[in-house]
Amino acid sequence: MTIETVHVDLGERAYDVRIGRGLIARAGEEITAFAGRRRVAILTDENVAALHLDSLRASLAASGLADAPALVLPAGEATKCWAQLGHAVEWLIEQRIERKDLVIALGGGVIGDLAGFAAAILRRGVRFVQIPTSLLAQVDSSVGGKTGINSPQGKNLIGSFHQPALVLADIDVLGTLTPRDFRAGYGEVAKYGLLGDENFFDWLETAGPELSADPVALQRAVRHSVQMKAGIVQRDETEQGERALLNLGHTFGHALESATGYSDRLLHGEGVAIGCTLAFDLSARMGLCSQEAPSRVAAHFAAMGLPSRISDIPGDLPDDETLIALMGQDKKVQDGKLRFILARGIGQAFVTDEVNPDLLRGTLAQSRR
Ligand SMILES: NC(=O)c1ccc[n+]([C@@H]2O[C@H](COP(=O)([O-])OP(=O)(O)OC[C@H]3O[C@@H](n4cnc5c(N)ncnc54)[C@H](O)[C@@H]3O)[C@@H](O)[C@H]2O)c1
Ligand SMILES: O=C(O)C(=O)C[C@@H](O)[C@H](O)[C@H](O)COP(=O)(O)O
Ligand SMILES: [Zn+2]
Repeated sequence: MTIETVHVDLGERAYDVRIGRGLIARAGEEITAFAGRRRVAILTDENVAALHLDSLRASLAASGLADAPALVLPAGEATKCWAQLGHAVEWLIEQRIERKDLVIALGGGVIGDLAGFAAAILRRGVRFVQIPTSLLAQVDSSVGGKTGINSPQGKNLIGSFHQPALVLADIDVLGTLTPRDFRAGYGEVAKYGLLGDENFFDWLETAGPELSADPVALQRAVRHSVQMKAGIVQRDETEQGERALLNLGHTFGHALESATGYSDRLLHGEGVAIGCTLAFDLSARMGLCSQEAPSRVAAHFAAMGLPSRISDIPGDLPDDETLIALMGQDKKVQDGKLRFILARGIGQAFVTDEVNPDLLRGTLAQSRR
């Protein structure tokens, strides 16, 4: 299987996403080919460090980057916080990482978002390389330049746009993910089909259940997702319009993540799966899409072992009015009005602020039962 390249054409911020097997073993070569032997510093988490840090360091050393200090952060969503951001930035300063050096994010979306934001604010901006190790990070978070941390009031409320200089998505490392983390990442893969490509969703309905065991199909799913994201980001880098489609399911999902305290009660990709199902349910209630569409979405998530209902989340949750208030912190809110990504069918998402509050309450109430 060859290494494939998706170019993200953003003018002076353009970069390549390299996708294929064995890319961590080639990372030194890939990085020095585009950046020479600038100094590097690695941010990672404890799970990924135990499995993949040595291979990355060996590869860097073989290309003359033997001095590659690493900061190993706790794993999990709670790491996307002020305290860990401060820790990471001060550590990078102590390592004397200069403006033209490189920060390497080795990990899932949590590490990628935090390291990207640290790189954005360190010395007013240093370059960073994403080496995404979770399915979610390979198909979504490593591409597009959204970086940041959570606040108690809401997801990703503190951050900046800072594009990576290079992305290396090594398909092989997905083999060490837990089944739950693999499935959660799959939530974002399905999102691409739901938001804009019914043929891709059709293919996923067949290929999805076997994806973790089929590297050819897996690489195809990663490449197709990255191509879709790159296309949208190229047309709308800072989410003035079309990019909001990538937020399908997130108004609901982010509120549920906040309500569960950014804990392992609900992983981001699981929240996206529930949120996508709710977005289709709301669309059907509003007469925008067929009644079959939400059932088809929920059936596919069930076949993949993903949750699709609020009642699938373990433990107590706040009431619907509190969830709606949490949605009020969403970054898509304009003039105090919620904006949702809804759909006219599978693959036909659009943005709207015209949502009947009673129908929204109906969607939430039904999903709790
Ligand atoms: N910036 C964006 O555009 C964007 C897009 C989507 C999601 N996100 C963010 O991404 C985060 C979720 O990312 P995630 O699902 O990757 O979570 P994560 O980074 O917490 O990774 C999930 C778990 O998998 C482990 N892990 C990662 N790679 C592994 C590997 N190869 N082998 C074994 N274990 C591995 C991690 O240690 C962690 O325990 C959320 O904070 C979400 O908001 C950002
Ligand atoms: O890249 C984007 O744009 C996305 O919306 C991708 C989402 O999957 C991702 O979770 C993103 O971080 C959400 O963005 P936010 O602006 O709602 O925080
Ligand atoms: Zn997401």
